[in-house]
Amino acid sequence: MQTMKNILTIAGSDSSGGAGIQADLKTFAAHGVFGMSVITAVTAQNTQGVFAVQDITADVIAKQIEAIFDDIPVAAVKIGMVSRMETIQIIAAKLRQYQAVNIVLDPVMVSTSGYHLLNPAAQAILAGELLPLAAVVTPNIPEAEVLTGLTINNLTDMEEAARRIYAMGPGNVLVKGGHLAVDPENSIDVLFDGVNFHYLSAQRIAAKKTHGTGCTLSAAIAANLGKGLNVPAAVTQAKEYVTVAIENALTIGKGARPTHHFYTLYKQAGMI
Ligand SMILES: Nc1ncnc2c1ncn2[C@@H]1O[C@H](COP(=O)(O)OP(=O)(O)O)[C@@H](O)[C@H]1O
Ligand SMILES: Cc1ncc(COP(=O)(O)O)c(N)n1
Repeated sequence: MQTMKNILTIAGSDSSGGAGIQADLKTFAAHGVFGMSVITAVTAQNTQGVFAVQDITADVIAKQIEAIFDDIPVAAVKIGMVSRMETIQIIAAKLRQYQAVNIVLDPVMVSTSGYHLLNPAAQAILAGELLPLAAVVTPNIPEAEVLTGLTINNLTDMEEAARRIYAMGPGNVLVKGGHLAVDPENSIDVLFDGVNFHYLSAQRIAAKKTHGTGCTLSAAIAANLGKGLNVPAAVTQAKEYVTVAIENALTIGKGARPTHHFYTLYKQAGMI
């Protein structure tokens, strides 16, 4: 009997385990869903930076997607690092072919460490091909600025950006406020469903740089949608999850700290 939902991440590999595919699969595991992956690129990365990227060919990306959808029901899909034009085009074509549902798009552009994970020339293709497929798109402030051409300094700007991105075709837009200290006390994300705005606020954690926060949040939204939650509930619970993961971020290297995906579970099990 099927007891778990199967959730797919289409993203890049982070060798240091803090972001990308590795963050997504840990997030899925923490949500009690069965995680699957289509790898778009392999990065040589650690807590201090990204040192090399090997893109996976469009043909092998297509084959990974086919291998999954031809065999396994997919309850939700998270899309992260898509690197270049050929990658975006094949993902969009295959997700349309299989009529994939509950797609969460994290429009990853530049890593926390400053490396371009999306070829800037492919930004418009990402917007044109993937945004219309997404049930939820989760830009951070710099990504929302690239997508809209706006400069975002406050909540009103975030709302305007959400409206403009919504007009590009996704079902819902979540503009994340991690990069914007509008309120130094809180990290506020703005969710727009085309009619109403919802504001998701969490106490801002003043800590050393964290990474993998956006990956963790979008993977948690996908897991929650796959489990049958509606968008506001999926996003609200994912925000609570990422806040705990950031609060308990781990010091594993000399640079940015990865989020702790299992803090609550380990605590409950008496492991920490
Ligand atoms: N210092 C912080 N304290 C609390 N929440 C944060 C902090 N930084 C980011 N977040 C939250 O983490 C999530 C990811 O946001 P953000 O860091 O902006 O995205 P990205 O990782 O894509 O740059 C959002 O829900 C955001 O509000
Ligand atoms: C493979 C991969 N995907 C996504 C990110 C973005 O994560 P962050 O912005 O936290 O560095 C990353 N660094 N690496």
